[in-house]
Amino acid sequence: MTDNLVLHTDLYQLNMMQVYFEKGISERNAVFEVYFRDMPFKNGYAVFAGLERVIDYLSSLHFEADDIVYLRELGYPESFLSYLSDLRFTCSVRSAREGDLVFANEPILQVEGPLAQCQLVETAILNIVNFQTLIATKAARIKSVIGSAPLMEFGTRRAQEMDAAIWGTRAAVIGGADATSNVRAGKRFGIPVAGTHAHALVQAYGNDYDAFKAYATTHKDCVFLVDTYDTLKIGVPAAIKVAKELGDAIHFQGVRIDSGDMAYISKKVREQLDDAGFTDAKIYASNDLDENTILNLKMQKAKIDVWGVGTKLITAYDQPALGAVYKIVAIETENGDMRDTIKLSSNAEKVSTPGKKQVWRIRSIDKNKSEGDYITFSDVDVTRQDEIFMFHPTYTYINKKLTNFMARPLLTPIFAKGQLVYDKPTLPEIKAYFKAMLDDLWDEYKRDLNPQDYPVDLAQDVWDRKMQLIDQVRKDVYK
Ligand SMILES: Nc1ncnc2c1ncn2[C@@H]1O[C@H](COP(=O)(O)OP(=O)(O)OP(=O)(O)O)[C@@H](O)[C@H]1O
Ligand SMILES: O=P(O)(O)OC[C@H]1O[C@H](OP(=O)(O)OP(=O)(O)O)[C@H](O)[C@@H]1O
Ligand SMILES: O=C(O)c1cccnc1
Repeated sequence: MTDNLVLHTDLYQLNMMQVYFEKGISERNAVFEVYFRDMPFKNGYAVFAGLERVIDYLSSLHFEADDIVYLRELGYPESFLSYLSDLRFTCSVRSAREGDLVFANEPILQVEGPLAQCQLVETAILNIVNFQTLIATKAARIKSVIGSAPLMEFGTRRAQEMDAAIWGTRAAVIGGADATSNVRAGKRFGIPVAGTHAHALVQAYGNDYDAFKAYATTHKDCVFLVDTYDTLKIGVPAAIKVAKELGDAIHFQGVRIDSGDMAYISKKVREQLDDAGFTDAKIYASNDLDENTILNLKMQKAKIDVWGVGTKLITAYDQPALGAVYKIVAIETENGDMRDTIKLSSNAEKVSTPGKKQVWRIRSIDKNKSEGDYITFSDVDVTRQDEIFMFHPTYTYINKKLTNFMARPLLTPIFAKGQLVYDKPTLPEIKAYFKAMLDDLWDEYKRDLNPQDYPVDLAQDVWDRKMQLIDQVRKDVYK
């Protein structure tokens, strides 16, 4: 039996596809857009991730014979099953690039093509983008307090199963992790792998000295975990003894602490290492760390050089879901024209913005910083405009005219009618790209706590169309 990702969808997508197929509208052109409504972790920006897996998924989208057998068991009719057997992905996709900064209430990925296909892929696209964007953003928050010191990703054992560990690790690297303990992620994505050892090694030998000595006589690079019994009285002295005994035979990189008051202990450990002449030895720390504990430890002047972060990064502990949605924004009518669609809600924030759109990152030429994002219809080219008027979509009196600016389209072509047209960047390129994007952002949007809201504004005609459709739908629906 194959485990084909095409069935990684919700049953209701197949049921809607069947409706479209039987009523003869499955091939009508439609446009769907992905966006999220609230900034994750109340951060000032989110880091887009997941595109690589979305590309893998869409590139191989097809139904295998045993998928069809299963769907037959579920009761779908033969004509629909035969349509599914022949289905090949023919949509166009435009998307933010991995490492792009993205913000609430703007399209970050767009699928255009036959209605039924657009419907089929909703679940997997959201599944991928929601998780990976969340983890990349969490990693960016953690890295922002760590600064240039190394961040090691240690989370696999606590991740929500294997897929989350592997792709979460990759997302964490996009957002700022420098290395991972997950060997499979290292092989698959070329991420640097690194690690120390666990308490089990010390417990197996029954004492720190014998364990460290055993490790040192089998490995060149050594970081000893010193807190199994007593960090300051036993662990660190044993590490120093072994390092002295083995001398140049090993590269004594340092020690790891994993419990207790890490501010106090790290300072004492630093003194012990320095007094023994190991001023280059690094102090690694781990134990339920996140951006808050790390910031706090730094404020206490903890002497920590390398940060190992597991659970709270890989599980996005304080906010387990991004909440991105996938909404239809336009559909072809009987006579071949495109009709913009809207979804109303008693909750103003949940009213969708109609029409196929583009997001323009507006950068001031004078200040060399991003001024905000400006959402237009997709056929508008803002690079040809000399002046734009940006206003807050709810508080419209907050507005500004911009003249001396550069505009960059956020959504870039990935698939054109089913053909991949995008050169996938390497992971180091994505990481570097994210750093460059972050440099363009004012510090006010970058702080971890209570950042300013980055402007995401609608062009006047997009805003007008939204208002007009709200009125029109109200009239049509409640008539
Ligand atoms: N000086 C500090 N300031 C703020 N938080 C700290 C400090 N030292 C440690 N922590 C954090 O406090 C939390 C609890 O640490 P605690 O001392 O309970 O761990 P532990 O019980 O020694 O270790 P474990 O439960 O893993 O065996 C951890 O998240 C740790 O990172
Ligand atoms: O704390 P995290 O951020 O998740 O980092 C990963 C943890 O994994 C290991 O612990 P282990 O599984 O051996 O359990 P422990 O809590 O008893 O150390 C390691 O010692 C870290 O504490
Ligand atoms: O190498 C390490 O120190 C490590 C690896 C996984 C989890 N915790 C620590």
